[in-house]
Amino acid sequence: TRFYATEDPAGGAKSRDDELNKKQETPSQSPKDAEQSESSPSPQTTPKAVPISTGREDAVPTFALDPDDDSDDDEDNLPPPSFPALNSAQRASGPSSSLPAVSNSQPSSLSKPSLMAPPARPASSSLMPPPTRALPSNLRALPTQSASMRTPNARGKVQLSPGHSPLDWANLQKSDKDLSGVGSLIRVTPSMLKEKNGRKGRPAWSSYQGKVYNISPYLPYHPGGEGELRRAAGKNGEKLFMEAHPWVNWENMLGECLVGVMVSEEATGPSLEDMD
Ligand code: HEM
Repeated sequence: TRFYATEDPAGGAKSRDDELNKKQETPSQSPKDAEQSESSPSPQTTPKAVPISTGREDAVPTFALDPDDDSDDDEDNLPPPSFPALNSAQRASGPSSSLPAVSNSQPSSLSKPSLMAPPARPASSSLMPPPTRALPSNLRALPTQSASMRTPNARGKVQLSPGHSPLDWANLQKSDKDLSGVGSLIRVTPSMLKEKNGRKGRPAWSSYQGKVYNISPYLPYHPGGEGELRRAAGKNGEKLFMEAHPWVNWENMLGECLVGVMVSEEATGPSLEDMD
């Protein structure tokens, strides 16, 4: 399909016919004039747009009117039509709805207005603030720096020596070994408990919910380290235990280490088994 720059091709054809007729009527016309009038039906009224060479192949082709250019155009060199029509509603609605317009400006300045502006940066007020470092109330703080420096990971677990895994401890509890060190359950006064602090070759006892346990055999099996466990020696270990791992079942872990029950300082007498 070929398009013509003139809005009325029929008029152009008519004009060409007129020229031909004129040529026949004036045989004395010079060859140059005849050639010009034959291929340029109305050079004064329909200036042609010619492509502008931008040097960039990816650039949108643009055209410019050059009023001084009176060179001859054959049909193959005719520029594309003005679409939408110059007086159309599309063109009137704004530059974005029309094809590249006829212009004599350079491509760089032509193409810029048709580009969308980059999206605006979102307003800072619409952004959520970064999460605070405050701990949720249902979580405990991580171990302190001193604890984590002594232990190889963030949770404070230590590398247990070979043969001291949790499974090894479970097997030891199932064995017939006396892990309590007392033979039978006894009454333990606060002063007795305080003395069994694991120092100077003495056993380490710790109380939990009114019961006293010998924690000495468990020391090398404690995943949190021997030193941490020793902090509970010779006293009530409930608070430290619950701060470290409330999910651990003390009574299951140390069931075979039960020494006896806490009694007041004055309550002395026969062993608990003899009381029945
Ligand atoms: C006395 C009875 C105790 C028992 C039976 C016991 C048992 C355990 C067990 C089973 C774990 C492993 C927990 C897991 O893997 O989730 C553990 C870890 C640990 N325990 Fe104990 N523990 C005792 C006392 C203590 C005390 C008194 C402290 C601190 C003063 C302590 C500090 C830790 C730490 C820091 C860890 C490693 C971190 C963790 O696993 O959360 N434990 N303990």
